Amino acid sequence: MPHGFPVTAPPVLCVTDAAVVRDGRPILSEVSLTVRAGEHWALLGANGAGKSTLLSLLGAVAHPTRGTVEVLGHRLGRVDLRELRSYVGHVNPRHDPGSPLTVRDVVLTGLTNTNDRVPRWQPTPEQVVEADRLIGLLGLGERHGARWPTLSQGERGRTLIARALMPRPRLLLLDEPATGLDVAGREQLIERLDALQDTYPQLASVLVTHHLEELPPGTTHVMLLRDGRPLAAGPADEVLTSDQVSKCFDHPIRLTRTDGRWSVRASRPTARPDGPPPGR
Ligand SMILES: Nc1ncnc2c1ncn2[C@@H]1O[C@H](COP(=O)(O)OP(=O)(O)OP(=O)(O)O)[C@@H](O)[C@H]1O
Repeated sequence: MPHGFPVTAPPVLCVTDAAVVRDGRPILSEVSLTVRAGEHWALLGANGAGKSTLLSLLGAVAHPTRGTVEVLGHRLGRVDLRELRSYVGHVNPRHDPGSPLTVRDVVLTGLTNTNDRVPRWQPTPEQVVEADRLIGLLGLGERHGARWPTLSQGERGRTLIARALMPRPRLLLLDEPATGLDVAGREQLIERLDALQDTYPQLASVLVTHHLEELPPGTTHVMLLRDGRPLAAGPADEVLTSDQVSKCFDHPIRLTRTDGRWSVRASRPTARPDGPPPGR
């Protein structure tokens, strides 16, 4: 566990045997998951595996068809989802502020949980100071006055993380945060995500991706999803093996970890020294 958290750290998310059916089709089945304070989970799986659907349950955006989902100790179905959502930092890369807000204004909309500024709502001076602190934390200090349409994809992503942190959530959900980023943007994002662990040791996070290269080194736990079912879930080093990742993506994959980062290659059959080359 990072930062010396005991395994009994309070659960932030608790999913028990959840299923989601849409249009009569099972999208998720038999999903059980407990995420505790200080844990950093990754949800990995091929296109269509059900990652975003699971994230929508964790973010109190949708209800399970069967089973139970508890978010921050509240069971979905028994609480007002809108109110619960305001305590979860949800980073959606498709977020659109609606008008050309500055970085600072976008971050402040995290307090009203709206895309655009709320008419007549004014932040307190303390809230503006906090927004600027988060903007600095995400490496955007010099861009606080830049307007949304002028931001690079990477700057937008980091602005949205600062926005999500504004209401001091206990849970941060990140849906494919590195989509569309170039190498520098991706590396800056990963660096900032890892730095959050030191600043917010109690914060739990769940990050969705298809790409193992995008996992921050501080990822503590992983769930592999395949066809809407968990294939494996637990501590990252136990779950992320070449064998399990190959099963998850239905392709022979060789997984390596260097300096805390994972990378994958399609594995090729090795040539026999005394025989014909493979594939002949
Ligand atoms: N509202 C819906 N109605 C019907 N089918 C849906 C609905 N939402 C999702 N699906 C289907 O459920 C499956 C899982 O979708 P989901 O978006 O959760 O997968 P994903 O792992 O996030 O995929 P990707 O990596 O491509 O984003 C897909 O086959 C998708 O078409």
